[in-house]
Amino acid sequence: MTATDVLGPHRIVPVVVLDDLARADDLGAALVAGGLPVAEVTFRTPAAGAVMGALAARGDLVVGAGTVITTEQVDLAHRAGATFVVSPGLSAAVVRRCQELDLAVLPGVCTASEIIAALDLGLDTVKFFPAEAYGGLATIKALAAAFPQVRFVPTGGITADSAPSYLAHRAIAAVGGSWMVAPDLLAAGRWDEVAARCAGAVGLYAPSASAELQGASS
Ligand SMILES: O=C(O)C(=O)C[C@H](O)[C@H](O)COP(=O)(O)O
Repeated sequence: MTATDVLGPHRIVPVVVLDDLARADDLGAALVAGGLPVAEVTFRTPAAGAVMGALAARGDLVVGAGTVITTEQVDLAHRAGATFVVSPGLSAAVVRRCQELDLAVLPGVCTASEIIAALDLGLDTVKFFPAEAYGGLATIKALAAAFPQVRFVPTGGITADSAPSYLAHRAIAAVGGSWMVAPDLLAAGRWDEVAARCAGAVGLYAPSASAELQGASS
């Protein structure tokens, strides 16, 4: 399974940091309402595995695990029902375990050497992280010239304002970002705002779908 197979038409990946399992279902409902039923749940909180499980159990979301740095986390994500795994860096052990379990995997890269290592592992889609800090689209363009067979999912510092220029480039499969699931929105239970920001995000690559969503919610 490749990352683009798993993501399907969705070209923005909400990156979630949630420490409160009780909020997972409301978050899932808001992502669905906003037309962006995708969540990369980062292993940055003790509740991450349970949050992944709760979101996956809904059955209407594509759920992935983020900040995965060990094979144990891959196994936990798999048991929780995640279908893709994202890592800030490239660990051959993590990639191979994902391949054994048929989980899509997006290892983080930011150099040509790391891209070559990803290609050696049989991958053609990688996360570019941390995107803005490592030169953003200009760096991806330079890397894509040398690796036309590779597609990138830049993440880190991307906003609703900067996402469109990334998404317009042929080498970009999708972008990751947290602006539609900002921790303060989740903590305050501002689910309408999460849904609205998701609909706005969808509008950055599928304007007609976003217009339908906005119409339905008004
Ligand atoms: O830890 C990981 O594996 C990550 O994926 C980190 C994410 O890239 C950032 O959390 C994105 O967050 P923003 O920069 O707020 O959009």
